[in-house]
Amino acid sequence: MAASVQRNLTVVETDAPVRVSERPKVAGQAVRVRGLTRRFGEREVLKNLDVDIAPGEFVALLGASGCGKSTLLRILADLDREIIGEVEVPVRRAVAFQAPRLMPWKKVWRNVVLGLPGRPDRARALAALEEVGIGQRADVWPKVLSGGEAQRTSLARALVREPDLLLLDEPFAALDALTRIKAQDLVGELWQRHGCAILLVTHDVEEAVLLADRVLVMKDGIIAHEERIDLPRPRDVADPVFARTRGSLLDWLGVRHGTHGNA
Ligand SMILES: Nc1ncnc2c1ncn2[C@@H]1O[C@H](COP(=O)(O)OP(=O)(O)OP(=O)(O)O)[C@@H](O)[C@H]1O
Repeated sequence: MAASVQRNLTVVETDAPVRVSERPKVAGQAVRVRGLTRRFGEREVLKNLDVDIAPGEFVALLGASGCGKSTLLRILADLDREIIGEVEVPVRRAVAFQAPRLMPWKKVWRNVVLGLPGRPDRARALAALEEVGIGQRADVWPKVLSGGEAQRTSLARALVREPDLLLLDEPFAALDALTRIKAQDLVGELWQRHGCAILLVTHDVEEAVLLADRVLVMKDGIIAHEERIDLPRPRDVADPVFARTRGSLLDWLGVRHGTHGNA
């Protein structure tokens, strides 16, 4: 194994799992992944993956259950370092998961600023909660929040960190249809306002086409297909180009009747 640091890029050449300790922000790129492999025992879940995300780019990651989407997201979030390969992500990054993961013994506003250095900053928490439309819920306990409010709190907690990269792991999956549409709209607005790069893991092809600049389709641990979405925003699901794009992605996923994917 040989490991060396060249300028601000961590370079690791190895055939054994290693810990990548330093991941400095590299100007001009929000995410740069090269040759990323992740094994669980004998099983290779990510296979020599290359992924780039530009600053401010919105990328959606689709793929069948178990194909490795969350594994990739966890690595980008620095929650898993047992990897082979190179991973560069911004220092300022934040994650929101399907389950909001709020601390039940802390009021909503305290959950938002939990883990930030210094004294809990109520004004900062309130500003973030206002931004996601639930400023009036700052002083309640998490258990009284609706599912949509809890998810908005989780988004506020991510945004208050002013991330250059926001990692979203199926954040809307547990919401009812109407709440989900509102949450999707909110994420689209927040992304335009904040200008951070986003990687959204989702099972919902329509959601991916509605929100993303680019959609990646993962299959068996590789990126099997990539589709750029050049439609103007806000996007219209009735637009024929929208429908065609959705159809093409469904083909790649192999979930349309009579198709088995092209990968
Ligand atoms: N800590 C772990 N130990 C062993 N196997 C794991 C671990 N984490 C994930 N896996 C396995 O890796 C594979 C990919 O998991 P991952 O959660 O990344 O899939 P996914 O594409 O996000 O699936 P889903 O869409 O269902 O959330 C799965 O087969 C999973 O069982």
